[in-house]
Amino acid sequence: MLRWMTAGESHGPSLAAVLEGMVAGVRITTPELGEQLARRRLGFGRSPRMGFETDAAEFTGGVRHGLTQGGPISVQIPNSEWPKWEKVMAADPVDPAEIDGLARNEPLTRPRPGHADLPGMLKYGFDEARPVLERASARETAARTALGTVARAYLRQLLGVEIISHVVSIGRAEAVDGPLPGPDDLAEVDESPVRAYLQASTDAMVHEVDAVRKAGDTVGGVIEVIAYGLPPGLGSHVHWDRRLDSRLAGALMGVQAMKGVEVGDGFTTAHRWGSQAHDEIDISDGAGGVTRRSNRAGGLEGGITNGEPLRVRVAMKPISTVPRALATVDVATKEAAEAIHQRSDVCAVPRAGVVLESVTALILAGAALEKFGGDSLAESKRNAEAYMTNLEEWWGQ
Ligand SMILES: Cc1cc2nc3c(=O)[nH]c(=O)nc-3n(C[C@H](O)[C@H](O)[C@H](O)COP(=O)(O)O)c2cc1C
Ligand SMILES: C=C(O[C@@H]1CC(C(=O)O)=C[C@@H](OP(=O)(O)O)[C@H]1O)C(=O)O
Repeated sequence: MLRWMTAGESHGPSLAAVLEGMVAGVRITTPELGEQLARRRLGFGRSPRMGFETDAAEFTGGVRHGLTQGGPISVQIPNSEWPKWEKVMAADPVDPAEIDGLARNEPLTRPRPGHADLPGMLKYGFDEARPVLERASARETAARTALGTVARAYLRQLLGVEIISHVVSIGRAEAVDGPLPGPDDLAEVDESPVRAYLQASTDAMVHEVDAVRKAGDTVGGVIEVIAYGLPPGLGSHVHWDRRLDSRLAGALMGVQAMKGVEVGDGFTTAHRWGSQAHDEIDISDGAGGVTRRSNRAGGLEGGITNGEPLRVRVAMKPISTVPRALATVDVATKEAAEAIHQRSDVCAVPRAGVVLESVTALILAGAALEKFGGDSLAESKRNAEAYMTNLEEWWGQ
């Protein structure tokens, strides 16, 4: 069983994360962690913090000489701003010059609608939002992204799986119609029609984020994650908590600000008649095995992968720290007030994509480990190859 946990606060000394259950022998290096964390910092509409944060992640356990060892893998990501925040959040007031323009440590008593501030204060008995927002903040997603990088490496080395994501919409700006991006289409240098369509979509979205920023507002959107190269047979129909769609939905909704998950054509399918909703099975190409005439199911039937690309869409709500402050109540005075506003993203949809890819990788790696097991990558691989050979024989190839 693959398990993972994270700890740490947004403005604390560092984040920590542990991945337990990964086989030995997966090649993974610190620079690969850095690559994914750098992707998570990019994107139009990001917060100022993403411009200077370095995310100098390092493995502190479970990896030696670039190979997983079979034990729990631990990662640490220090907060480059910690010396400053230690003063901002100190019990005793400090000289403002020492905290370089950051807000003094005044109690945050004006909770933001949409953030965890108020329900968290009520639940845990805090009289201000700081202890809630420190953990609710999506800074934590850096830790999950780091662990997802290990899961991604396992899937790639075991089965050649590639996981990508693209932005479907931001606010009112929808991606223009175009082909589904493939594993190589999101590369930096690529002049394919897919790249052109992504570029056209991006232009409209950049315009939307600009308009939102000028209006002192924030915006959300929809992201699609696609996994290529999955064999049929991951997940199971036999029990609700073994269904891959159920696991994916839970994990993706577990990312801050995600409010909906759609597998394949999801909600659109509910409007279609059955003949237009399913993916007909075709054996006519003579190459052995079968093909599908469409992939409306997004690669999952009965909670099991069917060999088609996995497609999952996730809806992200707008950032709740709205510069044009929303109405709230000051919990100290019990009077009407404007919600706190502090340094924040305007739109985090593009950078959330890599977080969602990473969470998808963790779920898929867990499902692959259940199917192929083993204690080393080599053993997992032998099992996977035997299974694939069996499948070919079953089709009479
Ligand atoms: C990558 C990413 C970046 C985010 N950045 C911010 C931010 O800068 N400011 C903010 O108020 N919320 C931000 N959020 C969203 C909050 O973390 C989220 O709204 C809060 O946890 C409450 O959401 P929930 O209702 O899903 O728990 C971000 C979310 C993600 C995934
Ligand atoms: C720090 C990150 O995202 C943060 C998510 C976040 C929130 O409320 O979720 C609020 C902002 O934090 P800060 O107040 O420190 O600028 C974002 O920058 C990160 O992703 O690394």
